[in-house]
Amino acid sequence: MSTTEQTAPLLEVRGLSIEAKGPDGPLVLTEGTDLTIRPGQTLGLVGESGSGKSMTGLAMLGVLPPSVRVRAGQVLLGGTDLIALPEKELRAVRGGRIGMVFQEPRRSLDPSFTVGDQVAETIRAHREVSRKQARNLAVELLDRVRIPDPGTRAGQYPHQFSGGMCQRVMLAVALAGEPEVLIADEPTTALDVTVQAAMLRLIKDLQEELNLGVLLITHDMGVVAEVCDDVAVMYAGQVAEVGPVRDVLSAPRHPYSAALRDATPDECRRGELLQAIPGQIPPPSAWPSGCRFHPRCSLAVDACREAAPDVLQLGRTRVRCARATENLTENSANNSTNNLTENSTNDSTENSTNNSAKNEGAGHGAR
Ligand SMILES: Nc1ncnc2c1ncn2[C@@H]1O[C@H](COP(=O)(O)OP(=O)(O)OP(=O)(O)O)[C@@H](O)[C@H]1O
Repeated sequence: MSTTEQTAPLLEVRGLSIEAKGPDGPLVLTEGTDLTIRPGQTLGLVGESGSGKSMTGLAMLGVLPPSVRVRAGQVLLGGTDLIALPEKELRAVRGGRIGMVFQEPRRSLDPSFTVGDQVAETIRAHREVSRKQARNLAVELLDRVRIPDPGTRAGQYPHQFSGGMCQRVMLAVALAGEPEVLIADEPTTALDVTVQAAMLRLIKDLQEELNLGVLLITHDMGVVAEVCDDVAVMYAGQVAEVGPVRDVLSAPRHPYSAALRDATPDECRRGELLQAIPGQIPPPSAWPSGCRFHPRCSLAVDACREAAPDVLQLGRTRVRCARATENLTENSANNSTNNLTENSTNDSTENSTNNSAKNEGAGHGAR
């Protein structure tokens, strides 16, 4: 259950826009992203490939590719804007207050050092401990990420580990600096289906044990449903909808959130046909005018084609859709992109917050 109202934010992304060098000038990759990560909470950042999820995560860590840069916005960690921080100080934050796990663990591990040395080295980079203490702590961490026989395994090399075990080692490296926040970008995508669930469970357990704030980047709404408290749904460089997972999945306000949900296998809807989302996500060079989702949305009306929708605050959810107050029905599993009820009674009092939500520079990813 989301307890987002009770805890102060650990990390806030405010109005983050990212651009790449293009042949005809800067190309905007993401625009106006607002996210909030709280202690003991997992925020999922979900969307199709190319929606801008990874760029957002990399920008938060200050590790964007050379041709890409932050155009505007802030990434606030305990009041410090990481975007404005000199590289030397940012390096201490990376692997220190913020741990990271990426999709390809083998690429992140050095094949020529034992896994114990690699975890111990990260510990020593961020904590005042002796070599021996670091080595003992490394074994403890390998145990914490449930690597069997950690004392022996610490002396082995990455090639002696399976993909799932390598990802556990990466998690140990990520935890070595005693982070407050963990950013995990598709941490299970490269793993066999059988080990994915165990990895997700481990991240969830560690998050609870250590009271970590977690940003989990994934294209899989099933993963979001499994482990996240809140979710930000990203489409074509913008957050389309953000709010508690339970609310977004049971009553999505944005047709794209509904479409993603209905394209995802779900135990509760066994036997129902999955709905593929028609069309494709446009590249940043071809974003349409108006709502970026309108060419794929069967609910689109002229207003959606003509003007970019405002961000509306509806209950605990923020949504970028002109028709959001026309509630999506809860049982729209196979009809999400063409099934809105006209019942807006629940939202009538909340609509008055529309303008303030839109103008509120500091978005709250989860309430
Ligand atoms: N180095 C780069 N230079 C320019 N554009 C890039 C670069 N890397 C990625 N992009 C573009 O930025 C957009 C967002 O990419 P990003 O990788 O953040 O998407 P994503 O949602 O994480 O997708 P995926 O799950 O496939 O990684 C895409 O259109 C992508 O083509």
